[in-house]
Amino acid sequence: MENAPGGQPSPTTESPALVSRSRQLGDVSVQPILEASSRRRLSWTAPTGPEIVGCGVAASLTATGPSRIDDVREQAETQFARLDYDGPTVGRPRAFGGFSFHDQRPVTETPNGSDRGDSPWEGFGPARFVIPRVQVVSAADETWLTAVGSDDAVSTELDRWQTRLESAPAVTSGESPTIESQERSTPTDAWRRQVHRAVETIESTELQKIVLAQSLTATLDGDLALPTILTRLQRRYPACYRFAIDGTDSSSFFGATPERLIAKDGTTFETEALAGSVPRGETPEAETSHAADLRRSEKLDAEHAFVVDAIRTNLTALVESITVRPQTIKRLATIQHLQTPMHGRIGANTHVLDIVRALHPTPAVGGVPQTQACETIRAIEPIDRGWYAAPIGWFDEHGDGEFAVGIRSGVIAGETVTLFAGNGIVAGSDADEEAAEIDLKFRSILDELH
Ligand SMILES: C=C(O[C@@H]1C=C(C(=O)O)C=C[C@H]1O)C(=O)O
Repeated sequence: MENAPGGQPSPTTESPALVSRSRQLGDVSVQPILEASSRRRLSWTAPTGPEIVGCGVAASLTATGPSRIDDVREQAETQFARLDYDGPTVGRPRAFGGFSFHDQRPVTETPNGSDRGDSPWEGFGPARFVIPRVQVVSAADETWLTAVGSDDAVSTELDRWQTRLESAPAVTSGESPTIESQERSTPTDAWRRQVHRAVETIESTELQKIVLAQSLTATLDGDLALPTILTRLQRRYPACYRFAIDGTDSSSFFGATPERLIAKDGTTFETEALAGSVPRGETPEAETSHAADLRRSEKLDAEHAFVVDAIRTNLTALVESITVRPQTIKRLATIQHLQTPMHGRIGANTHVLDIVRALHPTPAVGGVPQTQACETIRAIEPIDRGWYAAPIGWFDEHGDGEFAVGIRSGVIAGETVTLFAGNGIVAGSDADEEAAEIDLKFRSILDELH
């Protein structure tokens, strides 16, 4: 570093403002990170790994409006350029966060523009990512602790967290509160009117599909700790992305989503269409019979095809090749879905956020055509979607990363949990059948709360 007149080192633009170092750990418990209250915790586990937890804020990236995805990408480039990382790829620093579903309305306002004082989305914002101060990545039998901070603080931080993690008890699924009351955002009559209005719009305009959602607020008789809910979701949904990210000191968005939006690693990517639902059924015979209905139904096939087509069309200009694999069925605890995996090759310089921008919202959570569907959702839905059904995930310095669609999810704030669920509406949809599917989707998380 150069010395300024007077002998003081002068900051130069080249000098890294942040350093990041990693250390390999043995078998440790991540409980202290998940219990780091008011430290902006995050947890991310993909079905095929890795398992990542973090806390603290080394750098924060926020943006608003229609260019929010590009703005986050630009801010990240500046932050990663300032960051000097010395360590293995597995432990590299990453930016974690998410976007709101809509790019236009601030997430704390209601459809008519008035303030929603009780919004669970306070603190989340239209786009918010953090590069955490402390990150623990467990992948393929290796665990790496990474700290990000100023040069003189990082090794102390590594020592401190290594001691804490090595001496902590294993993550446990603690006390079970019971659900005292439940309140739906959308009573049956209002839901029927919404679906009716959506179907009418589909019959009389260009709109072909729209996903309408509801929220359900559950009041518990005690706190539900984040490690507890994450442990339960891990047991029940090993084939889903389990995630949690703090919005404020006292609220977290969490869930177990079956839906991958995009995973990009170097020159390869993976994505999928997931849409079209039937119940799982109470017996093996019922499950098989529902699955047969799922494969036979022209309506569900059309709902699903919208998603496959939109993903393929929207990726064409960005990717070098795309392969659409045969359709399968994804079976979850309460529900089963049509799933079409897709993968392909992509330029190494294409950022995962470019793909997120091209895909979100797919017709699995928005509709067809996209813009009209989003406008109709804002006009019809009485809830603030916030980050529900929106991209949530991480990316690194090279633009690699992974994003899931934030469904089967909710916000937990003390004893209040607000869950979200939606369903695709097409011509001929029946409001009561759609409501039954939404109930199954609520249940996927509700059943794990108590
Ligand atoms: C919108 C949700 O799920 C989406 C809608 C589906 C459908 O309409 O069949 C199925 C899976 C998801 O793509 C949700 O879970 O809230």
